[in-house]
Amino acid sequence: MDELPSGACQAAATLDDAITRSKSGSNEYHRPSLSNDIIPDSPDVQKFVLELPEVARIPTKKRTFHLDHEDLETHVRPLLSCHWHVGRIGNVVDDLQVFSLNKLFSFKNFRSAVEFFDALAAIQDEEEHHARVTVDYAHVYVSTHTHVAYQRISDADSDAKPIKVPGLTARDIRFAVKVEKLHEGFLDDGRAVTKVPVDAASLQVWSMGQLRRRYPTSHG
Ligand SMILES: C[C@H](O)[C@H](O)[C@H]1CNC2=NC(N)=NC(=O)C2=N1
Repeated sequence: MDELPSGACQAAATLDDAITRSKSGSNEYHRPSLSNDIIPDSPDVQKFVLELPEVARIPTKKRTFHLDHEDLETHVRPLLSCHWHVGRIGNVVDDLQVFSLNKLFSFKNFRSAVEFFDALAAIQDEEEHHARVTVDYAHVYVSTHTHVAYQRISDADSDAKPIKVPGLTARDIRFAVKVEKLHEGFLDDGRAVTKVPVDAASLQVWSMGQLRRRYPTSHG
C-alpha cells in the first residue's frame, strides 16, 4: 500500500485534546484514573503525540532480532503516545517474558470496522506479518508480536547462540505505524472515532516500564 496518509499520528495533539475530542463525539469517555504508583506529572507520561518512526522493511528471510533499549525511545514511545500499549503473551519462554504491542481502534459503525479489517488484512499480506485481530461491533483490537524472533546477545557474550523467542521487533513497529496511519485515514473521512483508553497515562508508563525491564541494556 503506497498511498498511506502522510504525517505523524494526528489523532490528538495532546492528551487533553484527545479528551476534548472524545467528549465532543458521541462515544463514551472515561477519564484516565492514575494508579497510586504513578505520579500524574511524571516525565514518563507522554502528553504530546510524537511523530511516528519510519522503519525499513526487513526481508522475510532475514533473522529478526528483538528491539533494543534505544529502540524503546525512538520506536516504541511514539506509538505509546498514540495509545498503543504493551500486552503479555501467555507463554513465557525460558523465563523470558513475551510481549505484544496492542491497540483498540474505534469506528462509527460495524461496516466501517469491517472495512478497516479488510484494509488491515491487505497490510498483513504486504508485510507478511500477521497480527491477532478481533472485531467487536464497531471496534477492532489489534495485537502484534513477532513469532519467529531472536533475543539479542550481549557484546560480552558474542560466542553465545541467539535465543529464539517470540517478541517485539522492528517488524511490529513498522506494522503498527502502517495500521496507525490507516486509522488516521479513517478518522479523516469520518469512518473512525478517537477514544482515549481508560488509564491512558498509566498504560503508557506501565508499558514503558515493562519494556525497560525486559530490555535493560542495548543488548538486553
Ligand atoms: C515466512 C513468513 O513471512 C513468516 O512465517 C511470517 C508469517 N507471519 C508472521 N507474523 C508474525 N506476527 N510473526 C512472524 O514471525 C511471522 N512470520
